[in-house]
Amino acid sequence: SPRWKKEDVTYRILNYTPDMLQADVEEAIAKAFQLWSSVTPLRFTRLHSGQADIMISFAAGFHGDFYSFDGPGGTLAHAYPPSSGIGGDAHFDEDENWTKFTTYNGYNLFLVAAHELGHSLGLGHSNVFGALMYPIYMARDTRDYRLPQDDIDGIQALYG
Ligand SMILES: CC(C)C[C@H](C(=O)NO)C(=O)N[C@@H](CC(=O)O)C(=O)NCc1ccccc1
Ligand SMILES: [Ca+2]
Ligand SMILES: [Zn+2]
Repeated sequence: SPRWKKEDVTYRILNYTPDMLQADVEEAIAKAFQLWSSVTPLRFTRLHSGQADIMISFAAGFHGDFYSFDGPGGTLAHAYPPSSGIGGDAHFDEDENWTKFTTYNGYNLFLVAAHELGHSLGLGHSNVFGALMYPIYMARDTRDYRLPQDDIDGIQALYG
């Protein structure tokens, strides 16, 4: 399966959801990257301009690729496996309510971003209930969230 052929991977936050403070968006994304860098040789650097490997954006409905978003609920986000161009990019559905909290009337951006970045690094979905890469979002306390073993095994099979 596709993987980045380098240890230094760049990312750029192209725009922000109005649902959260920009600093909270940046913190959620940085913490999501830290989950993966803590168990691999990968290093993530944020760029503020130009082309990054992983371009992160928020959009609703049609947003220029073949996978339009679907309004509130349903698909929350999607991300492309490693490659040039759109490869690695992660798109978040702006029709969702994004939050830094663990609430039941919104989606925790850190948790969804951590899942999407798994795809950006080359992981598919897991059939292990409770795994981060399990296909369905489950609200959980993210204050001291630890990467489940199935996801550690998956990413270390690619980059260990
Ligand atoms: C077929 C893809 C495009 C579905 C899409 C997804 O898996 N994105 O990575 C997605 O938004 N899945 C929903 C579930 C669904 O559409 O039925 C989801 O909750 N994904 C985000 C997620 C999943 C597990 C843990 C954390 C976040
Ligand atoms: Ca949606
Ligand atoms: Zn997914």
